[in-house]
Amino acid sequence: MIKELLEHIASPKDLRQLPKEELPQLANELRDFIIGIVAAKEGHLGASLGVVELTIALHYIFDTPNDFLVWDVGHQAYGHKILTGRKDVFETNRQLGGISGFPKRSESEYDAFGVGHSSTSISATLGMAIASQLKGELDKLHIAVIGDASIASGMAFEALNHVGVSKANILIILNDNAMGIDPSVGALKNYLTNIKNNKRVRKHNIIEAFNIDYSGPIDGHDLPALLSELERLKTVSGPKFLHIITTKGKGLQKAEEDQVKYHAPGKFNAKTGELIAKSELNQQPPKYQDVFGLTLVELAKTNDKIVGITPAMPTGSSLKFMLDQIPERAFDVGIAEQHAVTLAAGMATQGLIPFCNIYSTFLQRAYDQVIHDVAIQNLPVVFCLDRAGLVGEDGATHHGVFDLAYLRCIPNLIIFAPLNELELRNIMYTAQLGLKGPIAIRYPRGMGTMQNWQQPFSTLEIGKGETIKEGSKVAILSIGTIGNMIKDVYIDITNKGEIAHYNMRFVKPLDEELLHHVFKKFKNIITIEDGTIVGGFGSAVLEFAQQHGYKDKNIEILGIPDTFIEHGKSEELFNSIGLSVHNMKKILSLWT
Ligand SMILES: Cc1ncc(C[n+]2csc(CCOP(=O)(O)OP(=O)(O)O)c2C)c(N)n1
Ligand SMILES: CC(=O)[C@@H](O)[C@H](O)COP(=O)(O)O
Ligand SMILES: [Mg+2]
Repeated sequence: MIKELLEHIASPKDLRQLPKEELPQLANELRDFIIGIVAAKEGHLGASLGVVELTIALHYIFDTPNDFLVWDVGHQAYGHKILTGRKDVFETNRQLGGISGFPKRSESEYDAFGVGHSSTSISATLGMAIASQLKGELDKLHIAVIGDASIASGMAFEALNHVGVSKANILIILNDNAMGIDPSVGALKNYLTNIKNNKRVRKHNIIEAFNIDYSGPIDGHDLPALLSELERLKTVSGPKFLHIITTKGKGLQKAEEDQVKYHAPGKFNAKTGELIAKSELNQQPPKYQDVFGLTLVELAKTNDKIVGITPAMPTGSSLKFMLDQIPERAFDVGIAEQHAVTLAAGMATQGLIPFCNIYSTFLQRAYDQVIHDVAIQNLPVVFCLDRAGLVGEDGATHHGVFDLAYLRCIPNLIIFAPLNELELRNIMYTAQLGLKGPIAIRYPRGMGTMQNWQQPFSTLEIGKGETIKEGSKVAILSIGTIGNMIKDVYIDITNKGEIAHYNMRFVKPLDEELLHHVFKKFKNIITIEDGTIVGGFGSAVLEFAQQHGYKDKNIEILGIPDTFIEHGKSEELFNSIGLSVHNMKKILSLWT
């Protein structure tokens, strides 16, 4: 697959030996290489295809790694990885033990900053540029590449506000393809569209208003144009901003035509771009995302107070169903988690019932808003935290494992984790009946366990767990979907009767009545969760035991250990940290 030019490039030094005329051929080869590997191994596609020319031009013109290059989010950095010494290991991308899907400082000196969450690049690059000034390294250039959806985030604007009064040697490149994962939204998107077409708007340039030297827009697939503009910018001192226009998915027709699907398409035919359908049984259980999205529409049709909010993840979260069917009450606010939360709070003050759907990992960015704007005022916002637990191949930046710990310490907040689709559906139903305060409902990425989930709604009692099975020697207390593992623990063991299983449902408030029952009856107790063991559900049970004077108990806390979990298939990751049937059986054999 590697052709003439690419196979000789082990680092940007080799790239810089090529005559400029050969760079378009290299771009073709690099594109084919990315397509070939992502087609077979999966991963993010469209964003990297869109910046192939930019990637080559940056490493050709600038002196990386001495000049610092920061990719925002980092899902578009596959070409960068391949040109910076990782071509031969690129087929291990996102796999257990393989390279990360995002730039990572520990992986390469060319990865100037670790990324995964969006909109950090300008702040980080400015920080490096200021450090260079202080160190007297005045020739060093600091480059941030940021997409049009990511630059709309508050954090990017906070950084621009600072850049504009600095003298930092920083180049911000806006890669404008009018897309996030879904189409970009908002007034800035409209402005950028106008700037591309309308000279009058260019005279009132928002970037120049920030006191930053603006150039563009230029065609980001035109290598000669890119090279000459970057050469010119190299000689301009102080903060500068280059606006380039690209096509997400460039070079693979199907990816250009369906940019949402080909953001991260799964396996596909490298020649035709045709997606390879996963071998599907006739009736698969639904994804939790679809249970959320379809249930919300069902509820919103009968309760006109319900509104839906997503910060830039309408497809991923399945809020797209409500956006399609009830657009006047569904809002994609762009990559703006903080705004999403406070927007929900504002709506709740007026009697609306906001379902604010945010990936667990991205809610970390809006922590203060959860406390200050929602919880202190006890506003009944319904947080639906998708991608809770281990998410698999996206790795450490994306695992939703901290939420139980970081939410549990917030007063007023109810925290619920459904065991299955039906519980997700029923807690959503319960929440919209009217709660006095906020609730966080957290559920994982991917498929559930039930085919017949669309059953009539029933109310769940807040703070009440469920006894799945009584036992005599060991009590297993589970929270969330990981509790489904326990039924596999019972397979092939002869002492089933000794092992009890309680589905606790709520991390807050805890079902104290059920816990008293457990602590009075059992000496051996196991808690299991797919969140961090530090501060999570198991910690809550330990605190309960301590507060109520339950002594001399064997309590085993199973969950995510106090370390960052890398990337790999979720099942592999769970096994690697002992969250497996095998390990459960081992522990049980010690106690039964
Ligand atoms: C804080 C945060 N919110 C949401 C996401 C999920 N996400 C990853 S890529 C992406 C879209 C980025 O769009 P853009 O910056 O325009 O880059 P493009 O994919 O178009 O190249 C989103 C929303 C994220 N990584 N970080
Ligand atoms: C780069 C990024 O943050 C997203 O593309 C993320 O990978 C989406 O995750 P899901 O595939 O779980 O929606
Ligand atoms: Mg974009």
